[in-house]
Amino acid sequence: MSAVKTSVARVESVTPIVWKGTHLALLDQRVLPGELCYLDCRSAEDVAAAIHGMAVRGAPAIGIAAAYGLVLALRDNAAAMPAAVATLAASRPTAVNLRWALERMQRQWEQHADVGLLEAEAIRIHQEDLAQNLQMGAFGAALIAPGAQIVTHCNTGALATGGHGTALGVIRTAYAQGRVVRVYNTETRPWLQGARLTAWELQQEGIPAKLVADGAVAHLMSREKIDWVIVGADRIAANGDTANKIGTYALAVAARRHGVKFMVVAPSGTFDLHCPDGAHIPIEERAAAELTEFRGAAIAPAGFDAFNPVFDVTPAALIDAIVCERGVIEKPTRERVLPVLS
Ligand SMILES: CSC[C@H]1O[C@H](OP(=O)(O)O)[C@H](O)[C@@H]1O
Repeated sequence: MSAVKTSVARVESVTPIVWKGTHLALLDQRVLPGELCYLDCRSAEDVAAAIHGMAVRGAPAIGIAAAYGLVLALRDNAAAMPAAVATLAASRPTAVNLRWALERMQRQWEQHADVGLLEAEAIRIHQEDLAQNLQMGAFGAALIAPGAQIVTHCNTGALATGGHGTALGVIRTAYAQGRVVRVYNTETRPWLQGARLTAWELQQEGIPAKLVADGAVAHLMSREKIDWVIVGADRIAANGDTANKIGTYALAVAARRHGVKFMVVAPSGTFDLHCPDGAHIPIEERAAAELTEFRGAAIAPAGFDAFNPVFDVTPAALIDAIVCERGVIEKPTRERVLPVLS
C-alpha cells in the first residue's frame, strides 16, 4: 500500500473510494480535514488493513471497499476467494454491510467465476449505494417539518458511503428543501468523526451547523428546541434494535426525555435479519490507547487502562423511525421490520 498526498479540496470533488481498475484508491480519513491523502490498495490485505486502521470507515463504505478488495484478490489468484473473504471479514466485526457485500460478491463468483463480472458487481454495489442514499434522503426529509434544528452523531455523509450519505444525506436533502435551520453535530470521541469529517462536509455544503461535545447534547436539548436526532447505523437487528457509534444510545435516552424525535437512516444492507435483537450484535472494542492518547500524545497517566467500545445498541423502543431505501418503518418492531426487509 502506498500513499499519494494532494492539497485539500472541496468535499464535492473528493470521493472517498476510487476504483482505478488496477488498484483501489482510498481517501485516508485519519488525516482529514487537514490533509488529502489517498492510499493505493493492491490486495485484499491492503484493503483489510485500511478498514481495520480506520483509513476507510462508515458501514456502507466498508462494504464497498471490501467488495473491491475481493476483485483485487481474485484477479491475482482464482482460488483466493475463501482466504480473501476471511481476511476482509475479520477487519471489523460490527458493521454488517461488510458481511453483506462479501456474501453478495461470493454469490456472483459462484455463479460465473469471472473476474470481469466480479468487478462489475463491485461497481454495482458502489453505484447502488449512492442511489439508495438519494432515495433515503427523500424519504427522511419528508418527515422533517420546516424550521427544524437537528442533532447528528459521528459521520454518515459522503465520506462514509458511496456518496450523499445516510443520516447526513437526509440532512443534505432536507436542507436543500428549506426544512433545516441548523445542525448540531457531535465531536464523536475518540476518533472525532464528527469534529473532523461531518463538520468538514457541512461546511463545504454551507449548511449552518455548530459542533458540540458528545456530553453536551442533553444540556442542549434542555435549552434549545431540537426537533430530531438523526443518526446512521452499523447493524440493525430484526426487531429494530440498532447498533451505531458509541454515544448513540445516550442520545436516544436524552431525546426521549426531552420529546425529541429519533431517526435512524440506513440502507437494507445494514439490516441483519439473522440477528433477533440488539443483544446479539457484536460490539467492536478497540485499543485503550485510542482513549488514553491523542495522535500519539498521552492524555491519561501512563499505563492507565481503558474500556473502549466503539458502538452501542439503541433499543427499538427509543427509535421513532428507521428510514431505508425501501421505505420508512415507524416505531420499529419485528412485525414492522420483516415485511419491509424480507
Ligand atoms: C453511514 S456510516 C454508518 C456508521 O459508521 C460509523 O462508524 P465508524 O466511523 O466507526 O465506521 C458510525 O457508526 C456511522 O453511524
